Amino acid sequence: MKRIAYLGPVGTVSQEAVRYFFAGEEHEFIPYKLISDVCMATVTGETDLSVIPIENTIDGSVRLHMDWLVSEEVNLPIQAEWVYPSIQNLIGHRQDAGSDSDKPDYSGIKKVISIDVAIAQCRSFLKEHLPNAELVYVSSTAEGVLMVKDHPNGGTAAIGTRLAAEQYGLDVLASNITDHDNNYTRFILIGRDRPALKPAQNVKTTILVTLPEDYPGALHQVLSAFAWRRINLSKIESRPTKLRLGSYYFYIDIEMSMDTVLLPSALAEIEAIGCQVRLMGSYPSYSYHNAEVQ
Ligand SMILES: O=C(O)C(=O)C[C@]1(C(=O)O)C=C[C@@H](O)C=C1
Repeated sequence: MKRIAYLGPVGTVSQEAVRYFFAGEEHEFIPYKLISDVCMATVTGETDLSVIPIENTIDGSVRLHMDWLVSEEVNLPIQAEWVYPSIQNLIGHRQDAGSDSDKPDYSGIKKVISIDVAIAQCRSFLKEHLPNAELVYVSSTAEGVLMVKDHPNGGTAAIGTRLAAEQYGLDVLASNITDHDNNYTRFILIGRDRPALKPAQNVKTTILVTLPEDYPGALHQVLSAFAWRRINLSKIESRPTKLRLGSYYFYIDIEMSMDTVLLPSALAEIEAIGCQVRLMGSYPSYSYHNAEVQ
């Protein structure tokens, strides 16, 4: 049995995702308020593993979470990744009981609370139905739902999961309000040791590359080290090192295991031209299978 940290409180998409990933297994799932707390729980040994939402179909990389993942303080290897749908709903206190209209009335809602990532996923719905509502940003979807629970006047709603609505005894005022139906989030599991996992469809390796200064064409050389070996990259993204303005590292996802001849030799070649390479992990990658959801 493992202790697994996730972004809480109870009712987040992270909680749904971790339940899905470890379905049928006996673990202790522990909610933490902030993603920094989620990461640090495993650093300090309070938990064995931490779950981090890292990328979303609509809003792209969750930059704050990525920055924690790569921070020197955290420095824990990626042990697995999986994909899970982010289904967002408008949650609040139903006010229109007794009205004969079929059309939902959101006019009483003056404030919408959620995490920035979820608000970004529901822009079209908000623009169409709640253009004047004040947007209030909190640290998770369920945190917003919990706040709405304390505002029974109906003027405040949250964007969050059905699980949170049930958990906190609120109504789903509008379901599935994301801009696109295929809204998925990529979650990663970090920790010192890999737990027993089911066989995966794919294996991935993630590295961080910092280019040498004053080396024109260095990025081209990095990419060609992969290209001529026909190694597929599924993501490349630059992020500031935070050390100086204009200094970046590249976060690269590679569709190959480190247990091969080709990939270690590509990384050695990249290091030979003066790049710094940090291995973030070589790990099983799971796609989403609807049938497995519990
Ligand atoms: O707030 C939550 O419910 C979370 O689990 C976090 C998070 C994220 O930050 O990416 C996870 C997935 C959803 O897309 C929205 C929010």
